[in-house]
Amino acid sequence: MQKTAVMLLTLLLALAGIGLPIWLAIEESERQAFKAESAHALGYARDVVLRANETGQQVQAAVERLAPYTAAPCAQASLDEMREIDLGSTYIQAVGYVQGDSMPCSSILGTARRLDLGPPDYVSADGARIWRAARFPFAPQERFLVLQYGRFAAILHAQLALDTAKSEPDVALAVLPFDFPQPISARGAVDPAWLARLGKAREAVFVDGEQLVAVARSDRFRVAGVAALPLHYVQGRSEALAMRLVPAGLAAGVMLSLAILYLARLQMALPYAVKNALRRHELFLEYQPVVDLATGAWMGVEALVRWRRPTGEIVMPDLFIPIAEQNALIVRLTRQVLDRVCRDTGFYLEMHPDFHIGINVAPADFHSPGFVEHLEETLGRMGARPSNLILEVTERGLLDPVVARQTSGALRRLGFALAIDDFGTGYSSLSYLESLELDFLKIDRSFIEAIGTGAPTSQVVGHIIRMAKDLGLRMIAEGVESHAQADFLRAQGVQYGQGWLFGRPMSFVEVVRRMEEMARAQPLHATG
Ligand SMILES: Nc1nc2c(ncn2[C@@H]2O[C@H](COP(=O)(O)O[C@H]3[C@@H](O)[C@H](n4cnc5c(=O)[nH]c(N)nc54)O[C@@H]3COP(=O)(O)O)[C@@H](O)[C@H]2O)c(=O)[nH]1
Repeated sequence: MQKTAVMLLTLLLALAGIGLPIWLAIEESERQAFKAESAHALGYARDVVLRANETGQQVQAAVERLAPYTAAPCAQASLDEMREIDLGSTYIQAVGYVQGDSMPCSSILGTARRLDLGPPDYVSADGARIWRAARFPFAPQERFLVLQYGRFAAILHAQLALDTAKSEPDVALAVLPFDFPQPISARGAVDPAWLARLGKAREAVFVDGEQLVAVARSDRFRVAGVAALPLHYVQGRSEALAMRLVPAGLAAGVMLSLAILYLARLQMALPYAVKNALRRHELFLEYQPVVDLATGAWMGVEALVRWRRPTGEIVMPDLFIPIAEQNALIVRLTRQVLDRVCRDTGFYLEMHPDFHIGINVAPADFHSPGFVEHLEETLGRMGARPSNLILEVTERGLLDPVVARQTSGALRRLGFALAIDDFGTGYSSLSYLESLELDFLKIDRSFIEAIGTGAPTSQVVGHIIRMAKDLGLRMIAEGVESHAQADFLRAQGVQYGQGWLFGRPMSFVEVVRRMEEMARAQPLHATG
């Protein structure tokens, strides 16, 4: 049932693994399409405002050139100047003198005909009079924009500023004035209310109904250029992008799902692999020295199990001990570890009765019937004494007070030493520990790491040391990596240390070689 649930969960994860990158690809396509079309619309709005600026500037320049003729605005000299302006300008169709609401003379008709303008549509804040759709007899089908500054005016094609985006006729364009609620010129449907969305900004892009709208403010005149693209532009681009991104997302999703399935299979297969490792005797041991902090002598070692897979890969215990514990394999594993310790160290222990081997004992071992007998039998084979072994059990292994008292008592009576491992990471109380028969307390690496760092846990090591002293326990500090830590611990009365400062885990052959080397060096050291 549990396995089915795990398989279902894995399958769901694998499906999510495919779905998630596809969803991300679609989201990304939409995001990129919106960004690109916003830039597209803004490009048109900027173009419109640029043309409006240039037109306005040309009109202002023309009017300034005509200013000297104000006294006789329709005289030949003035008309000649008007014609020159007309011919030399790209945006201006004609210029003329304005009197009231008509033009008595102009570059296009001279004084031959007065052009009637009617009242202007509006007067801007800077005093320009503006006619947005004037009609003239010289081109009756067309509508013209007339801009008057002072006494003279320019006649312009109404659509001139919008002469952009020709290949995209469904793009709406406009020049919107800030002083009048209608466009000066427009192509397609535009809403003058869009100007309000600009606020104090120079440019803005937003969606309004079915349109993507860009507005760009002129820095010369009180107008803004507007471009509005139909939203299907965004959808079209998004679909085109999705055609490229979704297959990539799909490929990534399939890879991710395959990786999830592979890891899940591996995870489900791990208990079998650990079982096989035990059957094929693929476990081996390394030994890390435990050092007397006062003398530097090695008082013993801790046996640490490793798994060499048939591929040669070495697997560390953090990965497979929990699997062995969860799958009722740990008791078998501990027995193999004991057998291995027996083969590796038996010969040495026979000759060195004071040397200690620390062995990790799992909670299940502690509760397993026959555990004590198996230990005795193993020691017998080793030719060693019970005092050669330190059984390291975590606080978790001592949770059941009845079993903990019984087993610890039986082991102590036989002469085994007992250590509480990783101390400080569990919840043992002082009174509970007092009721057990223990020899050593191993201070967890996390508290040693904190020494001298000022971290909140840096104070805890002092409390642990006081507690161990109150209980009459000898202490082994785990994970000592620096001289400063070792000095601190020594000063606090901690007797033993274990850690990379003294030696990494190594083969027992290497342990013996190093011990002999130190023994040889000691007399020299003493005399020198
Ligand atoms: N039930 C069993 N548990 C076992 C057995 N063998 C090991 N273990 C437990 O696995 C955990 C990881 O062990 P390992 O990867 O071997 O790491 C040990 C040391 O290498 C490491 N260490 C020692 N000194 C230092 C140091 O200075 N710095 C540093 N970063 N790491 C260091 O600490 C581990 C020893 O921990 P402990 O046992 O708590 O003393 C670990 O929990 C083992 O207990 C087994 O046979 N059975």
